[in-house]
Amino acid sequence: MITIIRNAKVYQPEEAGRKDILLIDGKIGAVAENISLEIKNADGLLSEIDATGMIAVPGFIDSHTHMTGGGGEGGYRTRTPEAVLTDFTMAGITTAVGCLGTDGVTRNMISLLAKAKGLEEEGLSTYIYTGSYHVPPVTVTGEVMKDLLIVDKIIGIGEIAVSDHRSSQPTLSEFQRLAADARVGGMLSGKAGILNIHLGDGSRMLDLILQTVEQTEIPITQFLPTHINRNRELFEEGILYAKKGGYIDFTASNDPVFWEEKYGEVRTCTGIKRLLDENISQDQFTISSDAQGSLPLFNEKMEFVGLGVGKPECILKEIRAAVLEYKIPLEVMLRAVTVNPARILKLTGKGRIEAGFDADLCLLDEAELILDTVFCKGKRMVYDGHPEVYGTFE
Ligand SMILES: CC(C)C[C@H](NC(=O)C[C@H](N)C(=O)O)C(=O)O
Ligand SMILES: [Zn+2]
Ligand SMILES: [Zn+2]
Repeated sequence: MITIIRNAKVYQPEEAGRKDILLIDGKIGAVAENISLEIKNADGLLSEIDATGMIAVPGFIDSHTHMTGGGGEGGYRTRTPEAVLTDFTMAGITTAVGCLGTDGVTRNMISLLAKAKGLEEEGLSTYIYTGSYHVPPVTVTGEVMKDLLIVDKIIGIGEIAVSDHRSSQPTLSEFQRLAADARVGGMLSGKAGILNIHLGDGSRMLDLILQTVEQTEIPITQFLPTHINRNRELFEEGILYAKKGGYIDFTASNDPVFWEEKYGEVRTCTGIKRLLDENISQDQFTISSDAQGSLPLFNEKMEFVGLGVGKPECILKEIRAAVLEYKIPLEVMLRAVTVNPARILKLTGKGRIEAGFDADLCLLDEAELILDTVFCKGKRMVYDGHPEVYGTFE
């Protein structure tokens, strides 16, 4: 199938004006004005979309999702459900990275890998981290480096929990060994070998990463700490950390006002505005959804009092609020879910609307940023705001 998208205002993520976009063989063939194509006796092969009044943006890369389900902090009934295909595509997400969390026992690497492969069969691009909260990490092969070398979808380790009453309380040397294995495993396999680090509410915050960077030769860019905005003290540390050249990942929220007011979270928009005020580079932060992860609440005595579930659409909601309410440039928000995760996680061919890249893109109405169309590797998954492709059991 060959598709020409006509007259869209293109954000590559940088703004490129009104262009046509040619999609061919799952790739972006060209981004240019007035593309014309002469195809002989191949009727039904070419489709055209009039994107007047719409913007085209690269498909979102969600660098932290519990696609096979997570949770469990309140006992068996709180194990959260797995994601289905349209959870992602209807949120503009065309690439999802899966991880395990608190529960690395009833959830395991084989089921996570199978889930990622299932979503890939249905049209999404997927990758996974090996491990869970726990150190030593659960793996597929028994070893982190071997996982990176022989399981194509494994791009790093995560989400490793630190500064959290639910973490395995890793020692500095355990943490340093993990970072070393991820880094070298990544080198040998040509992958990022990133460590996606879960930051809890504990007072030790980013200490294990900072001590590792100070005491070893491992660069700060080996780490992608997430939930940086979960409370104000941590976010302030996150700013100092970013000033040292580190990457930080915001967890978008489905009810940002509630979490900001009731639990002192720093709303993603608020945080990004602050980073811009602090002149922190737009290349250093990402936004992820924690989709299907549990959002548990604990009281002062650390007793479980309830939980929500992360939802992928929180990313697009935050982008919309950023542009329409916080007056943050669309390109800044797009970088956080396209070229930044693509570069940090070494996802080649992802994250840009540019010839040669995978044909992962979204069309949104220009005024309200409402999602209209989503392509995954050239396959139209959402059209006119409705799924055209459903997950197998949807
Ligand atoms: C950032 C906060 C709000 C949510 C965060 N979620 C996870 O880490 C995933 C969850 N534990 C799971 O295993 O499914 C948390 O629990 O602290
Ligand atoms: Zn987490
Ligand atoms: Zn998580």
